[in-house]
Amino acid sequence: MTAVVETEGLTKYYGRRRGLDDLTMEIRPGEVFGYLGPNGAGKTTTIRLLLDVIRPSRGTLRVLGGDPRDPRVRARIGYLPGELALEGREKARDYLEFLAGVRGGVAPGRIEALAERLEADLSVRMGKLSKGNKQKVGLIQAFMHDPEFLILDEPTSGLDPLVQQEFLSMVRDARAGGATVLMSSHVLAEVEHVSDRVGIVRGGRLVAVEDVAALREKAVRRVELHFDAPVPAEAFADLPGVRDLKVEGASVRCTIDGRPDALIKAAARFTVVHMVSAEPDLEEIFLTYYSEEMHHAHAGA
Ligand SMILES: Nc1ncnc2c1ncn2[C@@H]1O[C@H](COP(=O)(O)OP(=O)(O)OP(=O)(O)O)[C@@H](O)[C@H]1O
Repeated sequence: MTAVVETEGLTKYYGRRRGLDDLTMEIRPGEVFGYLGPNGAGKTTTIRLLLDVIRPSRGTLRVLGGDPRDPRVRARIGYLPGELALEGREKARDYLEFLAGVRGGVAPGRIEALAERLEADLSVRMGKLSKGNKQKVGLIQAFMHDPEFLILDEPTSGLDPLVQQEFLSMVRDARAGGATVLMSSHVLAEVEHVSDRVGIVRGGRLVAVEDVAALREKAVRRVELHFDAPVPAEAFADLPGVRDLKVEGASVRCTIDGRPDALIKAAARFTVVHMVSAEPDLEEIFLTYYSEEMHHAHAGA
């Protein structure tokens, strides 16, 4: 299948200032790709290049198998900009209906359904929308024509946690319907539960692309097991992936590196009354991993 995004050596200078440097990446059909990086990393620059808002200084890119300059490519994309300029006396609903008329492909009732999901008040004039409501209107216009490819720049900014959850479920629904999603964020925690892969960009360079499921499997997590009677320490000795083992009476504490399978099978021989397993902190692994990568890169240089 053709990649939804394919870039090679994509580079953008703003005058002498580097916005993006030699980006080679691929976004696969049907995946949710989390695009992560701190302020000024080059996320928005990448997104603007994909949408032909700006043109590359160097390098090539293809979007949905075509040239981003082709308006037919643009029509198949839903885009949420990082900074929304929604102003004026027009009501949000009228604005969205106007856009729907221009773009076409918006199913009847779709705008209202999305507004209900996000709890957006569309009777408010655009100039009077709160930051959160502006973001909701931005999301509605990005999703309303059920595009093949959603490009969302900092989609969760300004949304309260419940609305964020609803937004993530909209992303999952879009993926289930066959769409591909690129979403940028400063923090992994905002995208890890919905992303299939994440790419990290820093100082205009893509420093890594990781599979989220593989990352989670690699993660170290702490586990506690409590039994109805004391258990023998030998039953838990030398299990693959189990470290820092402490067996005390009816409790077992350890950390697991990778799959918990061996530990679970060992525990299953006794009566487990309680189990605690902390969610791995992917942000932490990431930071550890990438500070090491950076270290090696510097050492190599
Ligand atoms: N129009 C512009 N003119 C000059 N420099 C720019 C322009 N747009 C971006 N830059 C610079 O390019 C670099 C990348 O910026 P970009 O906006 O792509 O980062 P970002 O990852 O989207 O950051 P943020 O999270 O702050 O939006 C930064 O150093 C920025 O200052």
